[in-house]
Amino acid sequence: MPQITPSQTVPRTASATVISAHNLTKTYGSFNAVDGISFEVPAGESFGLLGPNGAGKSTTMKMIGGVSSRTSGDLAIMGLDPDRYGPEVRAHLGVVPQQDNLDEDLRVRDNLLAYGRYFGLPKSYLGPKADELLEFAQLTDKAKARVDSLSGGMKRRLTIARSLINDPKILLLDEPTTGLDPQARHILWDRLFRLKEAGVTLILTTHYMDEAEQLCDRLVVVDKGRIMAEGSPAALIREHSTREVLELRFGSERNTTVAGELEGIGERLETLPDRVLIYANDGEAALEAVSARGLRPITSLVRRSSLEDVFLRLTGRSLVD
Ligand SMILES: Nc1ncnc2c1ncn2[C@@H]1O[C@H](COP(=O)(O)OP(=O)(O)OP(=O)(O)O)[C@@H](O)[C@H]1O
Repeated sequence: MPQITPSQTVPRTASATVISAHNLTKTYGSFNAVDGISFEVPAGESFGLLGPNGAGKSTTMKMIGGVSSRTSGDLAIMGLDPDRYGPEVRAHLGVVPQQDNLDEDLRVRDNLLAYGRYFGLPKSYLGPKADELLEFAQLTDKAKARVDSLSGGMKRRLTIARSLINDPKILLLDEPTTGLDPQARHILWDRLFRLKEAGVTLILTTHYMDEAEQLCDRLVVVDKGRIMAEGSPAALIREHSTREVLELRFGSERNTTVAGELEGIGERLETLPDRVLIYANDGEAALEAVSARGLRPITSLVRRSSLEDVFLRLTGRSLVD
């Protein structure tokens, strides 16, 4: 990781493609976990793979990281095929796996040193680098702590610090905040913003729509190994949803039977087991129309459209089942 201070941030330029995937496929037996996906990521971009469990996100990350070979298609990381040039590709990458795999027997700082030695980095570099990374991860006061005494958020930050030991140009983050509480997530997002500012290309998977909206310049929505849509969060929402959504809860039985009585209100209606969604550019006006028909939901909420709505529109399913 470069020193993260404002004076040293690297300006982002429209520059070279650092990851290029074309028809990328991974098959287990007769099952296509990744089914012919194509995308390109320019240097400095924060690029996301958004999809539910089992969509093929981790499998894609493992192929990019050179730890799982592809079945077919083309893949280049910094112009190199990870299946042929694994060590060279990995030298450019920092990897934050879905599950923290820190060495619980070592203290916090020693985890960084041990990982750096694995990369063959010299002692003279590693000491100062470990201190810089601890500061970056807000773990300086935990340098001598045992890993098993850290909170989930701290462990995640240590894993990120560790992934930066070799100053990677590209950081792969597989579900970086799954299982963290909201405060820990926000601290982590802040660290990722700083890396982005410093010019690191971020590739992340998530099934959290808010994480995708916050962190990604651009993303692909994936489902069952395929790309359903691609674009910036704002563009995807504009293209696939209305400005606002009216969420109504009528009670479990009624939710599924009320649709006919709501017909014509808003642009589109989705019926879910626990609620009815009315897609409308003016949610309040839609709510007034509901009341005018004498319908009395138990709760009503007007909110802006999100990537969750995009996913629902594209797949007919909810992101978080
Ligand atoms: N080694 C494997 N052998 C067989 N099937 C696998 C293997 N690894 C993954 N799969 C299957 O491939 C599909 C995609 O898995 P993957 O882990 O890439 O999904 P994901 O989008 O990352 O979801 P999650 O968030 O649950 O990790 C799943 O159906 C999974 O069961």
